[in-house]
Amino acid sequence: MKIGCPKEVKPQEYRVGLTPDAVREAVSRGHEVTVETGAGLGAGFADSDYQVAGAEIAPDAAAVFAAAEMIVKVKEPQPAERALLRAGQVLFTYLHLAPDPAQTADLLGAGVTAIAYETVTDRNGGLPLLAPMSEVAGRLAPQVGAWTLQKANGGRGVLLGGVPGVRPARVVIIGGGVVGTAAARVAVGMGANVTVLDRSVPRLSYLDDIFMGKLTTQYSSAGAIADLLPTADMVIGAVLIPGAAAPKLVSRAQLSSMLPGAALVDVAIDQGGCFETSRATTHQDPIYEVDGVMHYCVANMPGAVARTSTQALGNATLPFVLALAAKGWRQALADDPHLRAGLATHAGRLASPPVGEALGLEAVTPDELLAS
Ligand SMILES: NC(=O)C1=CN([C@@H]2O[C@H](COP(=O)(O)OP(=O)(O)OC[C@H]3O[C@@H](n4cnc5c(N)ncnc54)[C@H](O)[C@@H]3O)[C@@H](O)[C@H]2O)C=CC1
Ligand SMILES: CC(=O)C(=O)O
Ligand SMILES: [Mg+2]
Repeated sequence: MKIGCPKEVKPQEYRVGLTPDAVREAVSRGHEVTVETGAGLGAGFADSDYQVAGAEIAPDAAAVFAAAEMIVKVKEPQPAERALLRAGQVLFTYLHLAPDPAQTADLLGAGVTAIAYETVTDRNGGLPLLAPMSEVAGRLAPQVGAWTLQKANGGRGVLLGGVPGVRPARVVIIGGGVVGTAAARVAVGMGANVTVLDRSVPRLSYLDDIFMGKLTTQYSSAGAIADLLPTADMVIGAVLIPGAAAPKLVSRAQLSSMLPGAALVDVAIDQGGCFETSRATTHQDPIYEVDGVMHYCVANMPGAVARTSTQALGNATLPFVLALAAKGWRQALADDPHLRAGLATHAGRLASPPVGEALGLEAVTPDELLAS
């Protein structure tokens, strides 16, 4: 198969969809790979690394999209990239369609077969292509929240770990999945006083076991969140209902109950955000203030540590890239229900009921689409 990997164009997005190692694996199986010039530079991979691995280097995105039967990327395609997609082509990348009607319309209009990393599943009920980036974003969340809490950035001037004689910051993490657990690990490590909320009691039990008293777990309810907000220095939003728009768990009215200069870090912003006042920001201009509360809402946090993130994402995507390339999308999805769960659009049809519900569009399940 002809595989294409363009340079990411989202602001300050330095990750790349294929590593030179992944290219080598694909080429050794007889596939042709075209990489846009400079695509890997932000992650520390030169064009020559890709050439040694067997890739062709193309001068621009248009050449990559024109040559490829399958495009492998990181971020959801931006408008200029969407204009280059076509029917019959496979797009394998993060999509986050539920909060993004414009992108959904463009993918349906292009007729492209789009497979979303974030809804591919595994046999343990996990999301194996989201998890590596959630591990990264979760670890980054207390770090960026600590920075947001600094006075010069508009924060309340509280050090996460405190010092002897002065209590540490109170960090509330809503959602104890991959992001929430990684965030808890770092926040606990930095010496903060951490509370994690989740709606899954088994998950809270797991966290209670692994952290052995170093954090508090609490069942997530509107009342529990309302009780914790007035004393929180930092609140990290880390909830997910796979494929769906994030539920709004903190309203604008509740901000007035919070400490002035407290930090809200909304990691769930890529699914629309779990605070009513969240709007996506970029690494260039990551924070803003609403009613005295600082918000950090960068939708591509792992792009900040592009080399680590590219390698972690590449490890997870490679088996799926190779299966899609070897078998074609239809057979690869027929053979693997977990990859099938990633199908989002094909030939102008939406294959994700949660996205259909969020955007008021007709949708079928991936199984139904494949059967038709
Ligand atoms: N901003 C960024 O750069 C990145 C954002 N993310 C996003 O972070 C979010 C979390 O991802 P993961 O941790 O991998 O998901 P996950 O599925 O591992 O965990 C989500 C957790 O949220 C819990 N949850 C659902 N509704 C809840 C509620 N009302 N209250 C409390 N907990 C609730 C679930 O029980 C689950 O334990 C996703 O939206 C994901 O796309 C992930 C990576 C990077
Ligand atoms: C998960 C995601 O959207 C990201 O890593 O940017
Ligand atoms: Mg994102």
